Amino acid sequence: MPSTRTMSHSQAYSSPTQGDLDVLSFLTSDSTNLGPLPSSSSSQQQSSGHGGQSEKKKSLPRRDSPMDALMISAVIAGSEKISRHHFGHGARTGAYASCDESRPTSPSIQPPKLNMRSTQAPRSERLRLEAEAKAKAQSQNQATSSSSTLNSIPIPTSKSPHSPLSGSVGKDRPKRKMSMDPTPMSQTLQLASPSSSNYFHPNHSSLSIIPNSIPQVGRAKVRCMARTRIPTPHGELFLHLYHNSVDAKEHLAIVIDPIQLDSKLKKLAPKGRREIRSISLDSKWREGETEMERIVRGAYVGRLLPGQTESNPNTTENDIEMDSNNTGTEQEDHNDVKALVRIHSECYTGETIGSMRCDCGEQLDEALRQIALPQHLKSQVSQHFHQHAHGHHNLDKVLPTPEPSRSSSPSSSAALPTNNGRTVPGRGVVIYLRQEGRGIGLLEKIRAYNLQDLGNDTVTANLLLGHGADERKYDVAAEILKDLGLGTNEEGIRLLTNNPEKVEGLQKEGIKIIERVGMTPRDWKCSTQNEHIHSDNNHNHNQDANVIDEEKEYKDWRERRSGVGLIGSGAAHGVELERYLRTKVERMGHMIDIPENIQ
Ligand SMILES: Nc1nc2c(ncn2[C@@H]2O[C@H](COP(=O)(O)OP(=O)(O)OP(=O)(O)O)[C@@H](O)[C@H]2O)c(=O)[nH]1
Repeated sequence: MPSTRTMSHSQAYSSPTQGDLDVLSFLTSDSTNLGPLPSSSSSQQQSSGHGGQSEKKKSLPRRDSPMDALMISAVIAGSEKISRHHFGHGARTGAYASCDESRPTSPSIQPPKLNMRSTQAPRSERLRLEAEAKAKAQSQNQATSSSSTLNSIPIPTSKSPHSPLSGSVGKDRPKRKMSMDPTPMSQTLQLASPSSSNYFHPNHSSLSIIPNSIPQVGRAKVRCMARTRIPTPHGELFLHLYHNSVDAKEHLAIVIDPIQLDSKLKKLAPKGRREIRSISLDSKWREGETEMERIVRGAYVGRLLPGQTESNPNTTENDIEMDSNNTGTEQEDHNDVKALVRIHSECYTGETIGSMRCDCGEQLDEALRQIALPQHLKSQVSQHFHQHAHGHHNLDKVLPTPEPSRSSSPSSSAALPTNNGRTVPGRGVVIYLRQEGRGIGLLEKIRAYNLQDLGNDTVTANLLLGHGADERKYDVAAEILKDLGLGTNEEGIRLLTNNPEKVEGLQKEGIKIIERVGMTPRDWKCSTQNEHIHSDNNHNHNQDANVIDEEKEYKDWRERRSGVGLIGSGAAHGVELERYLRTKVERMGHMIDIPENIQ
């Protein structure tokens, strides 16, 4: 073989030649079957020149070590430069950097050599620190679980030893620097934003080495950590973020209560209507907390305005007048609509990328839309009758699903003639629980989808993965509702769902449900409308040109609007959605009628 020194660069690093492979095959073949080398040109040259060696090789004992082949092929491959050995690369030019063979070769532009040095503490030292942290955490946890009420749990502050603001190893945290801010605003912000981890969670704070399975004692505790105003296609709402004592998830409450932001709407509401506000957020978190702290966490009244530095009630003259009306000697008007509530479970696929395997995205959108709708308030007499007939906690007694109609109000009360009452602003909340995939998580849901693609329905796929059909719980949702002053004895709720387990789950946690409001998939409503167009078509042959145009226009519109990745968008539809909805009705007992035209 020619010496690599005399070869060009490309030759030196090209693949092995046929001759090389022949030698490799010869050297690694069973010695008992050794015959003449295969007749390639190079091998012929070799056998003519080194016939004696070939004979000698025959007499060598058989060598079975598999390492031989590897070592020889490494020699044939030759240079380190085509090696895929990452250790060598890392040592010379930085980890993995030289996997690119086209890297510059000039020594002047070679990356600096890496000096690797272990900074790991000795194991004994690490174990000692872990044991110390564990003991500290356990004693703290005992102290926490012995306190039974929400108020007895300390509010985190930057000075509190278990606050994440106090730093992970008890050292002083560097102060946030705000170059344009001469005032101590940075400190205010720190006080007002106590935690980026779950305040109630056992792993909260710097003491993270705690056994995972600390049993939950007593009922779930929740605390609203912050709220803010969000403008949406369905109007302005308040997003509340909650921590809880059950899991490390940040559950949300999306409150729609327009009277909090619009004084004109407030005037239209019945007297004494309570605003939907978080008790835990509004409470005093520590002695001497500042207005700015309250503002930053969202514990303000009314609407924030530029330059505002006080957490003040509505300040317009009208508002003041109205407030005095409401809180004076005048009787509160109890004839008000009850808050419409949806307990919604997180669905990344349906809500973010517009999956049409389920109807979760449109349900979230539809729930916000329905809650924001103005409501027809019934007269005192019909309201009294309604509550008397249906205001029981028993699941069998909740109201039947109202007629599906996209344009009408969600409530059965919408069917009342408008002269039998008056229209008042809507109010309610979507509790957004981070219970992805009916509680099994996104990873498992993705796996379940693959099992569904093999022909299993949504329930069977869960079971095949070793999960329950539905692993969700509603204890945290119930506590959030109570924190918002909803579902208690004074203020029962209307629940937007078809799922009987949700109704039962909330009732078990002490939530008073005075009405169940059903949710009809938009596609089913559209199907019904389509069917209507079809039947019209059959009866009016002479109008077919117009009707077909209309139908096509409607179909095009529907196609454009299909997919529900964004709030305010259209309907989910398709064969897979049909299958999912049917399974919910047939196997999970969801209380909704499948329209005849799609059965
Ligand atoms: N495991 C699993 N979860 C799913 C699937 N499709 C949707 N989900 C999840 O199901 C939850 C929504 O539950 P649904 O059963 O659709 O509806 P629901 O909330 O129980 O009932 P409604 O209140 O009537 O809407 C979300 O957490 C979704 O991520 C699926 O195929 N498999």
